[in-house]
Amino acid sequence: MSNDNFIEVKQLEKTYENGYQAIKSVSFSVKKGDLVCLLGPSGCGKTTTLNMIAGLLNPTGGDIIVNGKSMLDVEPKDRNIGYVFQNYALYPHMTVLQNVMFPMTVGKNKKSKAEAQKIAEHFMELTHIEDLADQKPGKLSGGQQQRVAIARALVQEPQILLMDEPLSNLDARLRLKIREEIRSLVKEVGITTLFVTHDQEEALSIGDKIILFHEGVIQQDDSGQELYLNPNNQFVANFIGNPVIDNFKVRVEDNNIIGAGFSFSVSELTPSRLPESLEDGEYTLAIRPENLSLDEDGLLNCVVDDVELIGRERVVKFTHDNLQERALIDLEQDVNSGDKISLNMNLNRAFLFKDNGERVY
Ligand SMILES: Nc1ncnc2c1ncn2[C@@H]1O[C@H](COP(=O)(O)OP(=O)(O)OP(=O)(O)O)[C@@H](O)[C@H]1O
Repeated sequence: MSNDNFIEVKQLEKTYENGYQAIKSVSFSVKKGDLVCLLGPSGCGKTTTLNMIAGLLNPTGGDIIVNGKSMLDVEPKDRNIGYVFQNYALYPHMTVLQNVMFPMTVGKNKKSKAEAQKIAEHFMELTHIEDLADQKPGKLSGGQQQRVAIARALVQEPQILLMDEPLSNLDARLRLKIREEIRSLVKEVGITTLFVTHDQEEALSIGDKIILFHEGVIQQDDSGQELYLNPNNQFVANFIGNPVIDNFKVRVEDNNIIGAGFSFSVSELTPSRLPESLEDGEYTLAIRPENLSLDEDGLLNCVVDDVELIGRERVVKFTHDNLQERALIDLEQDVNSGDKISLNMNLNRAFLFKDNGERVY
């Protein structure tokens, strides 16, 4: 085992009793001390994967190896894993201090009361809840309750921390604050962490890397930047990015790329990114909104439907070929609803996908 594959998930599969295959041969590894996000839409298999790592679900195929040892025959309680759930799962009749101390008062890792309290107080300080020690969970805000759940998961000094949508019950502002706190906390403690989320922005902001799932299959396992700039397929390109990527239906014919109301030669694409031969046929030309720019003599002529201000930029929305598309335009450039505009495409930053989602450019 090297530190590069502290956790190794190998050809993991899960078919539920009703015959539904939720996980289809999933393999990935996690470096020691990394915070890795499992990202994907609802139902893609994130929680199923996490639960198999925790030992709450048995895989129907494959292996989970932690620190060089297969976990398949290891009882959940012996896996030395901390688990933080979306709904906190705190004991309502216990105080914050008692909740955090609880894992050290039962089982084979039972500690003396004085020692348990000392450890609990250390983690309560790290999670900024030391002043809430005597409160009951029902009196706390969502953010405070989640901090208690995190402190409680950390007191046993687990080798892995699993977090399943830990921020989804919090309001938008608190989510931003607590996700930063979680990242600095897990880095300070140095614990290897798997963090499940369906929110790409959350994953991009905190993950050392992101494993993007769709229908029980890993679509890409990479840094956030690679997912954004170099997506493996159309699903990844569409899932990552806000505003979402623009998709234009095109046809490749005789070395020309022809869309609704625009066309250009294949030679305008970056040769090193093209396959040896680009077959004629139907494709999607995908381009991120920041790679469209106003240009008097641009490729695309359209009428602005709506303009939305986001910070220093404007999202200019327009309809093209019956699809809503977007361009991200500098605030200084005056564009308003109803304006006729012409846009150029930075084709070096565009992608071409086949109908099956496979990327060819
Ligand atoms: N016990 C079960 N029996 C049958 N199918 C199940 C069972 N549990 C989950 N599934 C299905 O397996 C798929 C993956 O579920 P899972 O909870 O892992 O998804 P997820 O990515 O975590 O989604 P969410 O974010 O909605 O929790 C879903 O289609 C779900 O309906």
